[in-house]
Amino acid sequence: MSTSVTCIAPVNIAIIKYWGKRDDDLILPINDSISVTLSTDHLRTKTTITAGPEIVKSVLRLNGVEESFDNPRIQRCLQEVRKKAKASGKCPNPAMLEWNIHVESENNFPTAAGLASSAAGYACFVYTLATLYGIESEELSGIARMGSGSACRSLHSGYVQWVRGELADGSDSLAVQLAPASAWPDMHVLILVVSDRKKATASTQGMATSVKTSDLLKHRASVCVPQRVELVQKAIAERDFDTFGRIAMKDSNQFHAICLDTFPPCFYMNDVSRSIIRMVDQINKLAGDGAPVKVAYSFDAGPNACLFLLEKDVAEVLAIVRHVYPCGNECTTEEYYKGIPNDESAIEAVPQTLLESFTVEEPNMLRYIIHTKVGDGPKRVD
Ligand SMILES: Nc1ncnc2c1ncn2[C@@H]1O[C@H](COP(=O)(O)OP(=O)(O)OP(=O)(O)O)[C@@H](O)[C@H]1O
Ligand SMILES: C[C@@](O)(CCOP(=O)(O)OP(=O)(O)O)CC(=O)O
Repeated sequence: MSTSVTCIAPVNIAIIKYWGKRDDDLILPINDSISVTLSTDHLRTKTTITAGPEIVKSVLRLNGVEESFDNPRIQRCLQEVRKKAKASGKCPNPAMLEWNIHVESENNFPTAAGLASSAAGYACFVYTLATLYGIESEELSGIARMGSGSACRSLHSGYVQWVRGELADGSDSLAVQLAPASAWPDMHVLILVVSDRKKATASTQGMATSVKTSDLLKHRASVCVPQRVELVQKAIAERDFDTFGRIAMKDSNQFHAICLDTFPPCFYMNDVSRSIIRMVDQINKLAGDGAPVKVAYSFDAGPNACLFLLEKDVAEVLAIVRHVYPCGNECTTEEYYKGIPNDESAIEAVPQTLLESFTVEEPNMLRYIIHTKVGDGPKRVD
């Protein structure tokens, strides 16, 4: 008799980026990283795993297409969850640990486009499997890490740190929650989707070349990241958006500088990404040089921008984004804006004179915008 479990897991966006491994096999990072878990109301992976004695072959389907079940990262996570389930003695039916499984996984956002699909995907795989085997309350971040480094952070809600750890076996390289989503309720996130195409250089490959060839990466890991981690921890604890935003932008820029310092270089941002950086910079200068940051950008390994801002500034920033990046004749509002419904009257109240100080780009530069907030970790939904 087969048994089935369905769970969802969130995407996370790093404020202090993970870029570089000290152990490729165990996926151990060269530096700590800090991320924000995004709400599963708008971006999520949904995975159903069915185990049964009658299933003759294990199968993994991602967005409806069969993928190789022999993928070493999937195999590693499967073995580790089974090992933990055996050791815990909590599995309601230990025979099921030997059964083949069918995995059906779907992302409701672009896959492999620099929006952390591997993070949500592996976190969901590990959490769903653990739920099936009755061990969802055990520490799972060390297992998700072996699927994709950034996945360990998607097992927690809110603000999360992946502590790099010191041990050679990786047992202390785990994700811990710094603060729940509720600790900073007015934090909002706008994702400007520039492209939903698969990126040219996968993160795994890009960071391996960076470790081998970039001198800047060594300086970043040993000097910059330790200082930034302390500052961001404090900024989160004190809800100091100015520090949080400035470091987010500087760390994103430094990560892309490392990509350029890699040989051969990898390019993840494009002209639209750079135009978004200029727009954010102009917004932050509206209140004068040195005024607190209103909006901050962060780019993962792709051209898509993740903007962080406080609730009080959402209408103004959305009005500017809409003005600078008009959608073309064919696009409808439903296609262009996803997520939290907009407060149209507040957006329309933003003065035209302010909007006109920004240069308007060609229509259709952005595919769409997702408005979301900080959110919860994985959960069972069936
Ligand atoms: N739902 C899922 N289940 C299992 N594996 C997934 C899932 N979604 C994505 N993946 C795996 O992750 C790979 C994409 O990872 P990659 O790091 O290249 O991109 P990304 O995670 O979207 O971007 P980044 O991590 O740089 O922000 C996919 O090719 C697939 O192997
Ligand atoms: C730019 C990043 O998103 C890189 C994420 O890399 P992955 O976690 O996808 O890499 P692997 O561990 O090789 O699977 C930064 C971050 O999320 O910290």
